[in-house]
Amino acid sequence: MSRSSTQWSSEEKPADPTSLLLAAGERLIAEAARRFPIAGDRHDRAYWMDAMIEEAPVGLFFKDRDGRFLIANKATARHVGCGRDDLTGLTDFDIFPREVAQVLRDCEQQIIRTGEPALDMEECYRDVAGRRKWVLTSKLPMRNDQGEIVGIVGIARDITDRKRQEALHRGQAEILQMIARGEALSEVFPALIFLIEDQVADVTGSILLIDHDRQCVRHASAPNLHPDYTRAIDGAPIGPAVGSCGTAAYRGEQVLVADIAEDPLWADYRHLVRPYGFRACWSSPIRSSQGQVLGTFALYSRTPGLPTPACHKLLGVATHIAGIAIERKEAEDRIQFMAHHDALTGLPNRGMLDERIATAIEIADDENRSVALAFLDLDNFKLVNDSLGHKAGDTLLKTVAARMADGLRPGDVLVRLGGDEFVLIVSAPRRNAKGVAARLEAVRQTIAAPVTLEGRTVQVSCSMGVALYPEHGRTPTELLANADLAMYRAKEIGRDALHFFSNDMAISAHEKLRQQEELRRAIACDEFVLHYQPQVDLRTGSVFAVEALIRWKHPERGLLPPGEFIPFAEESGLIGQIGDWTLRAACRQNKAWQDAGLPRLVVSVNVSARQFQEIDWVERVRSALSDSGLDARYLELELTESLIMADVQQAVALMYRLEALGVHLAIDDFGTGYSSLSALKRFPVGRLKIDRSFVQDLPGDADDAAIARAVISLAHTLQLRVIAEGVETREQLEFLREAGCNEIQGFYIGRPVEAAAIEARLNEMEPEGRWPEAGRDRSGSHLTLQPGDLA
Ligand SMILES: Nc1nc2c(ncn2[C@@H]2O[C@@H]3COP(=O)(O)O[C@H]4[C@@H](O)[C@H](n5cnc6c(=O)[nH]c(N)nc65)O[C@@H]4COP(=O)(O)O[C@H]3[C@H]2O)c(=O)[nH]1
Repeated sequence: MSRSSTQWSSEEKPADPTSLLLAAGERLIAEAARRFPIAGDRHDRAYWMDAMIEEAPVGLFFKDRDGRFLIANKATARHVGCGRDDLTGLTDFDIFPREVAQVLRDCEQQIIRTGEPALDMEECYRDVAGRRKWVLTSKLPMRNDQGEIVGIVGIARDITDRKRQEALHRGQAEILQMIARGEALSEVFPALIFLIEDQVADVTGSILLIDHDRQCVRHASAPNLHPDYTRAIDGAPIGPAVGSCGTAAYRGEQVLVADIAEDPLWADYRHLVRPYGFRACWSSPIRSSQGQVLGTFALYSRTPGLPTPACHKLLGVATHIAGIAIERKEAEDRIQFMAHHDALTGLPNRGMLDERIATAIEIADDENRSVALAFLDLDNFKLVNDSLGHKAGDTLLKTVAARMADGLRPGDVLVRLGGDEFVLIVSAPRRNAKGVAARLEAVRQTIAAPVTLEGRTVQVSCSMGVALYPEHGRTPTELLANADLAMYRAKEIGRDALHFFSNDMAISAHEKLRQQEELRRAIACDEFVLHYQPQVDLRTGSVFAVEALIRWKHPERGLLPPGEFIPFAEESGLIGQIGDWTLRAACRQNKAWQDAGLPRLVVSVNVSARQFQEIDWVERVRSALSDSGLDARYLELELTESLIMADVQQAVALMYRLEALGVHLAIDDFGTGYSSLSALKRFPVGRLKIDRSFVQDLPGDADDAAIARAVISLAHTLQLRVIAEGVETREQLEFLREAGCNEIQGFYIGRPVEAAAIEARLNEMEPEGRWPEAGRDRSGSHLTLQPGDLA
């Protein structure tokens, strides 16, 4: 009995237990006398008192001042559990270990010294069988007639069951908290087993889990079973006669083996358990909330027999908690997997990439090897997606991913970055780029094998960029960026290729970054300006429109033509902002000209493919018009053939929405793309622009002449107007006029000039709208402009 486990009740002091006991005794005697009239000599107070004390369910005892039991009833002997019914004459030193007895003695001596009772102490000790016992004890001083303390009277109640229940509830709560905190099963399971073992004497717990293939059980936790035994049963099959656990997992029901030595279920396994002395094994299946068997919880006992009802109940508690823990872990694993893997292909995703590269680098350092990082992108994946649908696109990605994964060697990693981009990390001997190239070429070949999608056989190639560790980069970020650059180079040189990174790529990448910064600054500092080039109606000679052409007033390099920055702006995505600026500036300028009373013209604005793909593009046009106050019919948008053909369906839909705003649409650079006639019919465009490349060699080049005539005739068949750009000579103009071309634009009429210059010319325009000098030949019948007349 330890002092430290003694808890003194605090505020409320119960009525003196001794007087309560005596009063109860009096009542018992009176009641007994009333019910059983007994002969006078036995109807004696002392006899009934003895009987009552002896049979009372609580421990009652009286000790002298030296701590010697003078009276101790049966219950006291049971609590103490020393195997003797009569404790008379013994002291605690005869019963308990010395240190326990000393604590008890100290407490009693204090009562004798002070005369103060010690009430409701919770005392914990182990009985002679080693079982833990809890008793609630009160001890009071016993006085003689003179009021002198002659000993101690004690009352003790066994509260072991209550304490066990409390410990069980506390333990359960703690384990559930561990589960909620996401602690590993290797922590949760032993805690659960200890909790159950603490509740039942002479049992040893074990948890086995069903393997992934559901064919066998795997050792999960058994902190008090011998490791040799757990090793021996690890991987035991699930079957109709595989000890208690394999059978419980097989049947999906509890298997209680009372005697391992006799039970046929243990025929093949009893030799394994014999050395450890276990005789009984009670196993319960652990189930998921859906009822699936996840494993078993078993209790081994060295005593043959079946579990007590309390132990049975505990098995239920244990399997329930184990089930929660396993399910929670599985859910967490699933979440982890989903967070780090791509749902479509099951491959690790971008989130895992840096870590995987870093690991590959570490291993390469240890083994003095190299790492090849291949960035790959399927060629024309978008085409498959657009033409055969997203389902086919998904199937293609899954097929390609599976083919690549099949070819992986131990230590290789394949990651899907998203879309049709993958990264392959492979280990390679140092300075063996050839070997790496051969391996990666083989991967490219597997990707290129035919795939059947929606009943059609498709072959996709891929572009691959490779960076090697350590020569092309020492960190995951560097390697990735360089492999990416190399991949872009592979695309640039015609796709379906493998390209290794080289340092000149990095230089151009840095250059690009610098240019991007410069362009950003240009947008912020408003360094752009629009020049306008007139467009003339060949029949009337009047200027009816101007094309807005952007220039960059570069602080150091002077006025830059669009060819020097528009392609880069497209590539970097900055074209969106630049295009908005152009659109707004052109609308504003045209409105300003109109407000100044100048002849009403259409302003024609170039639209880039990236701009056109922006989801709110139509809205942006609407807001440019409404903010400037320009009527939509004075705005024309020039779309290129290739822009439209990239996604015809979407382009046509957008064109109709733009047409609904009231703006004009034209196809720029006509003849350079691949517009099919049938598609052209569906476009709500007003005119076609013959590309400058077909005009420059007119009229001498027979092919160009034929093309120009064909375009003009085609346009007229479709009831479209045709404008030829790049007209520089009178011969070109004459040819086009003869061929029936409606309008022209070119240096012959006028170069692109600043708004003020256009304004001046417009002011000079003749009442019928003719451009000064233009359309007025010296004989007055047709155009006789000289090159540069207007520039
Ligand atoms: N040799 C010769 N050239 C002539 C003649 N007449 C016009 N040009 C040039 O031809 C280009 C016509 O514009 P484009 O085909 O739309 O081709 C434009 C257009 O595609 C693009 N661009 C210009 N401004 C913008 C803009 O604001 N946004 C977008 N997205 N692209 C623009 O840049 C291209 C080049 O523009 P610029 O350098 O201004 O070049 C202009 C113009 O100066 C001629 O008689 N002879």
